[in-house]
Amino acid sequence: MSDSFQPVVTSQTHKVDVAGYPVELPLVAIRPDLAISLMMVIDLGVRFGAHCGEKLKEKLAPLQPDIVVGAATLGIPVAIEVTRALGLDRYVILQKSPKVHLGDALEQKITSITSKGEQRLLLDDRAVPLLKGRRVVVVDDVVASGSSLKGSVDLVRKAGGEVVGIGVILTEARDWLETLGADAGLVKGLAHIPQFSNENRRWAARPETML
Ligand SMILES: Nc1ncnc2[nH]cnc12
Repeated sequence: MSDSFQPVVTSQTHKVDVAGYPVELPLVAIRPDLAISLMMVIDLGVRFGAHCGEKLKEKLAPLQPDIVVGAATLGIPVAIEVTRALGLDRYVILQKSPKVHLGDALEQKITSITSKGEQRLLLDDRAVPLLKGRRVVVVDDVVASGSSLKGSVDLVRKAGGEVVGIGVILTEARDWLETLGADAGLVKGLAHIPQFSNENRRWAARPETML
């Protein structure tokens, strides 16, 4: 994101059917020529969270995962809901900043279209035994650039886990297909959102960002 441009919440919205649950997302301009339909999963209520957990479970359970991994911040509610729906207990959260309780951590650099600058993901080395030799599904709220999910997948593999699937509520545009490469085939999403460009003062879906 450029430092000089402040994101602007527009008056337009984008409707999307998330596996049978309709939501209307605000369009937010993140650059003068680019808007995204922003899904803040933590603002959509517990019914939506539970619905997504259940629908992702239907897609991920056949992969017979042992454990779920999610990246801070908005991957956390998704990891909890998917873990609960799968009937599992433990899950592993990858943090973005060092926490007092973290031991030594494995680290991976990432970038994000909704946050400034470079970030990193940290895996507490005490969580490694939960992943080593295990069948792991990695989850997140939205995959857009793919950077955060790629970082998560790489960290799980560093820890010796086998990534058997990737679950997201929304896929957005197409950049993630290139970032994830062969791992893009592991992605199970509940719905797709395009990105928008400004045409005659209206934001319109860019055809190249449809799936
Ligand atoms: N549309 C979106 N909503 C929420 N988080 C996002 N991260 C990237 N794209 C996003």
